[in-house]
Amino acid sequence: MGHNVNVPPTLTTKMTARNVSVFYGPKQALKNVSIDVSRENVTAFIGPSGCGKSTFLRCFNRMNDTVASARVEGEIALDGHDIYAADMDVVQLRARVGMVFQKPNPFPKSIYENIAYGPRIHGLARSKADFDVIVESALKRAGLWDEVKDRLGESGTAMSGGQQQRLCIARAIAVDPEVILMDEPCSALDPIATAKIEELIDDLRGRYAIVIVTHNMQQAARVSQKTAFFHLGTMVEYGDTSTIFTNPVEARTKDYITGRYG
Ligand SMILES: Nc1ncnc2c1ncn2[C@@H]1O[C@H](COP(=O)(O)OP(=O)(O)OP(=O)(O)O)[C@@H](O)[C@H]1O
Repeated sequence: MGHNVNVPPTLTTKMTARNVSVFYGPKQALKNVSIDVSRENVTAFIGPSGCGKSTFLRCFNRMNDTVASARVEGEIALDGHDIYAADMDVVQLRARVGMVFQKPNPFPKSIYENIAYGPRIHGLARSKADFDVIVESALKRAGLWDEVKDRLGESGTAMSGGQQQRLCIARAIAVDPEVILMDEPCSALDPIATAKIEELIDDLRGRYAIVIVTHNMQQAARVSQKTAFFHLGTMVEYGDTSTIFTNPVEARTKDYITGRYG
């Protein structure tokens, strides 16, 4: 453990990472990264391909547990509690810290069932009426209700890519998460669908802590208030998005945002 493990979280801190390193077998993909993720902001992780953005994101809900060769060192806490502690229920953790992936991955089930599935396994509802309320409110929050309210029985996989991604966001929302992790959520979408997801992220800001990995610097500038720039497995700089994009401290950040590499 590093020297700054006991930094007290500020009032708005939702998750903290302290001296986090990740190895895939002998290869170190992430080196000693520390960050605070706040409740009310969208935080963007940017940097060139292979710099460790996704690897770091996946530490926040222990998604790296699913990779046999991966080993995580350091500490990650949610509301001050170590999520790697032996008594942490990983299924519960992934409901509290939801994830949206690069490629929309709805279940091959109805739109309704895509949303109802999580609340059912987590025991959040019993009656049909309760499920109806959850499904409607999650779809409304994800900006999808008006488009799908008359075809809730149709398959989630029959929708457009952008609708599928909003369905996946609605599915994450349905279990009432505190944090939503998004790993390049627009990379498979066209510009119009991308704009809708960006609007949605802005609508969700404040209700959930949101962390988004993106290749697209304009997207980071549009949707986030905090930005972390990664390079070769290290976090080079972290700060207000406006500062990172207009007046970064580090030369490597400046070179990246001005397009000199990446
Ligand atoms: N499952 C894995 N097994 C072995 N190495 C991996 C695995 N996943 C990622 N890596 C390696 O770890 C490093 C960081 O990868 P990661 O996917 O986190 O980067 P990234 O910044 O998200 O890149 P991209 O933008 O291309 O997705 C890379 O060198 C990558 O090859």
